[in-house]
Amino acid sequence: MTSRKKLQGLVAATITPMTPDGQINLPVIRQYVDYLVNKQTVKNVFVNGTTGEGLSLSIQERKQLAEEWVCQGKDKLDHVIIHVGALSLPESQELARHAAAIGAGGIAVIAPFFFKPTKKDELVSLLQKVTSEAPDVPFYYYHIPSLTGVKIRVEELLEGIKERIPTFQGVKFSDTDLLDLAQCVHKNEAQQLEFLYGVDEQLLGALAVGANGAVGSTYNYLGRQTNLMLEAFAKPDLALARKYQFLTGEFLNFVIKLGFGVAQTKAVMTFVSGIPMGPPRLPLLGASEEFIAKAKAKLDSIVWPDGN
Ligand SMILES: CC(=O)N[C@@H]([C@@H](O)[C@H](O)[C@H](O)CO)[C@@H](O)CC(=O)C(=O)O
Repeated sequence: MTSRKKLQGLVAATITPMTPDGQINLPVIRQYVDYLVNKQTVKNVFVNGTTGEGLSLSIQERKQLAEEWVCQGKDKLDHVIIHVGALSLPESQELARHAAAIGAGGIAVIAPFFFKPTKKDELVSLLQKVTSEAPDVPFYYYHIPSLTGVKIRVEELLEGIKERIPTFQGVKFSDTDLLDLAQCVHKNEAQQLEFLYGVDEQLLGALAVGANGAVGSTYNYLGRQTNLMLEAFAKPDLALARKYQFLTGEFLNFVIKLGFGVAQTKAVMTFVSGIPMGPPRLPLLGASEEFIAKAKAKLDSIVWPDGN
């Protein structure tokens, strides 16, 4: 593996832009990259994950999106991580080979969630088969038990994983179990692993136990404010950091009560950025006009500590 800039800070879990008739909308990605970098100060992306509806896309669509993000991100983004997890091992391997061939900065793999691994060994064996198809590409395990139902603790998974998967680089940790995250950090201090937290509304707690950064949907449209939170935390100015977390939490708390998921994220990103994200793919249904009006009013009402 060639030497690389450490992945830290914010990573936008990219939305997959779609046309009104539900096709992936590749031409929008160039503008999307510029928006993330210039308006949200976010220079890393995680493509084809949950927010990107990766598991609802065809293999061909996933490859096209991966290529477009790598191409448009060249010289603008620091890291383009491609999620290559799938229910079928050969498909996942094909996506891993493809990510390596196009020069992705990293790959991530979710646990299969139909036939679920119940033991660490089953999961590591699968991850090993996928990652060996991209032997020079840093690999992140994508832990999101609320969606996969795979509850193998990451602390346990990490024991000995580097011996079996030399490309293992870290974890995209999308779970509220901060004890598990803290033990991962604590037990792996000697290794240069990266722990990227994925529950945006409680990122500050994860930073306190040692997360290096975060992957999330809200960094598409609240990246600037969350980066100010990271700066305040690093200073440290915890009172200011808390203020940012409270305010992003106020917005998320509000929309979660209305019903918030990928479809609503697409709508919020559309009205904040002005870039058309289009509808979600079935079985998801688009956000209602009522949701959009309420979410917009809420976001507009928030006064951020920097006055913007
Ligand atoms: C369940 C879910 O979608 N979680 C999001 C969060 O960013 C989430 O949208 C946010 O914390 C608001 O609840 C991310 O962890 C998902 C993610 O990073 C991805 O798109 O792969």
